[in-house]
Amino acid sequence: MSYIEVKQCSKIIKGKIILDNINLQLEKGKIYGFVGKNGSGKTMLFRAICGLIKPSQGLISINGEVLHKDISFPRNVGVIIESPGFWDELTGYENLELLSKIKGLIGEKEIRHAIERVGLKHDDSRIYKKYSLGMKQRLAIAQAIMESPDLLILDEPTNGLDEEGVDLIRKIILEENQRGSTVLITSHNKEDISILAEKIYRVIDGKLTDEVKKP
Ligand SMILES: Nc1ncnc2c1ncn2[C@@H]1O[C@H](COP(=O)(O)OP(=O)(O)OP(=O)(O)O)[C@@H](O)[C@H]1O
Repeated sequence: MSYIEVKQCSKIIKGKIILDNINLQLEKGKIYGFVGKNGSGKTMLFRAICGLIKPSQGLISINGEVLHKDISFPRNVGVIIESPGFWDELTGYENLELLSKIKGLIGEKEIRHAIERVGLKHDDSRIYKKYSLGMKQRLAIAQAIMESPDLLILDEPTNGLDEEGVDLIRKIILEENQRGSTVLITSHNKEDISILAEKIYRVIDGKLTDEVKKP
């Protein structure tokens, strides 16, 4: 049994086929890259795997548990998909602290560590609204990794980062993978995918097409 199984999955919104009969089997502990043009369906596929949208047809299971049946969301998942729901008037630390209370798995030490790991300061008094784009992205990554997830679903995690930030985030993704996390990543940065992913899939018009082998 694969860790993640997507079986004959389609998503149709207002008569438009967004995901078209996707079949996918992913193993635990690997890094998978997903590439494709704007609007091809990468984010929708990630949303479906996170349980954020329900496929119109087909099934998705994570570790043998079927989404929308056995579980609503994958257990112990860290996610970056588009703009995260941070609070504008809270600091970075306060944002993560509030979000950590949903599960109650971690405390001050882990939150501080996650913030420092992405190159931010845990005691920065600036509120989120005042963060730069790159700082916001770093905070999103800190939030995704802070609970040491088994599964990391990262949609464009290096978006808006400077060169040093890109290198740092790639290093963190590799460290998380070495810790045991399975990683699914999209990026328009070819280097991100070629450096990080062990296996690459291409999404074209909602179809998962031929697997592009790493050179
Ligand atoms: N909420 C929505 N309602 C209807 N259609 C949507 C919605 N969100 C996205 N779509 C459509 O779904 C298709 C796939 O979009 P998706 O965001 O998955 O693409 P993507 O591959 O992630 O693109 P990008 O590289 O630009 O991030 C697009 O045609 C888009 O217009």
